[in-house]
Amino acid sequence: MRNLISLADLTPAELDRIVRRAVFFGREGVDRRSLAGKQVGVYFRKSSTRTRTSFWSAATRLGADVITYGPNELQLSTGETVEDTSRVLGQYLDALVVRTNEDVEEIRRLGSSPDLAVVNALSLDEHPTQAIADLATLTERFGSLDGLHLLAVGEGNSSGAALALATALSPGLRLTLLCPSGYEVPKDKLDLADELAGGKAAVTQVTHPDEVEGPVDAVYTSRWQTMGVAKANPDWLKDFEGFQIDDAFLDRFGGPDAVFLHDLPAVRGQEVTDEVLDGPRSVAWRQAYHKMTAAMAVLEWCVVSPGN
Ligand SMILES: NC(=O)NCCC[C@H](N)C(=O)O
Repeated sequence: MRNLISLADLTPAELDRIVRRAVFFGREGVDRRSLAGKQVGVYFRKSSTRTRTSFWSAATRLGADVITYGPNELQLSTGETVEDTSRVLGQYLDALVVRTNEDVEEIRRLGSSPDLAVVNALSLDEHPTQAIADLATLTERFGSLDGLHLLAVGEGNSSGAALALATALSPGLRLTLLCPSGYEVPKDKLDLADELAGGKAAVTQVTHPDEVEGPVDAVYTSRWQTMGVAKANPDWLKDFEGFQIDDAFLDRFGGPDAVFLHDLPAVRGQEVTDEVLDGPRSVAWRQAYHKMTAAMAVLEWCVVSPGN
C-alpha cells in the first residue's frame, strides 16, 4: 500500500510511470480487473462532479467494490480523531480517496495507517490527480512532454500548484504561471518545486500577460473562484481583466498547434469563451476523460502496482 498525497512524494520515474499508465488506459480501454476483490472508499467533503465519479468509475472498472461517504457521514464529523479513523478504515478498506478543505499535511494524518492507501483528490493546496490527468492529456496529444511549454492562467490555486510540482518532476516540460497580482501560486509551492528539481525547476510565475515569454504549446485555465477560497476584495473580478482565454489570447501566445486545457467546471464567458472551450483547439473534454484513466493509474499504483 502506498499513499498519493502530494506529487512531491513521487520521483520523476514514478510520476512518469503513472502518467504513461493513464495514457495506456486511454488508448487500450478502461475495463480491467487489477483491483478485483479490493475495497475502495470515496470520502468527499466538498462538491465534485468529475473527481468523485471518475474515481468511483475507475475503481469499479478495475473490479473493486466502492463505498462512498459524504461530508458528515464519518464519525470524524462528531469528533473522532483522524488517526483513529485511519486505523479503523484500514481494517476494512484498501484505499480511501479523499477531497477536503484542509491542506496536504491534514491528509497525511488520514494516511497514517500502513494498511490504507490514501489518495488526495483535492486538498486546499494541491490537486495531484488533476495534474496527472493533465500530463496524460498532453502526453497523448503531443507524444511526449519533452520540449513542451505550458501556460497556466488565472488564480494560482491547487491545480496550479500541482502543475508546478508536476513540471519539476518532468524533465523537458516548462511551465509559465500567469496569475493576477495577489492571486499567485504560493511561494512555498514554487520553492518545493525548485527543491524537487534540484534548484532548477522550469517554472516561471508572472503577473502580467506582457511578461509571458511565448510561444507556448498549451494554454490552461481554471475557474477564477476557487472552491472554498473566499476573496477579500469584493471587486476581485477587476483584478482578472485581461486574463480571459479567447481566440485572440490563444493566437497571441500559442503556436499553430497549441491546445487549450481547463480543469473544469468552467464559468463560460468568464475565464474562457465558448468559442475556445468548444473550439477545435480545446482538449478540455478529453482532459476530463483522463480524470478517469488517471484515477485508474493512481489506484493501481497505490494498491497493487503492476509492472506496466
Ligand atoms: N477538476 C476538478 O477537480 N475540479 C474541481 C475544482 C478545481 C479547482 N482547482 C478549484 O479548487 O476550484
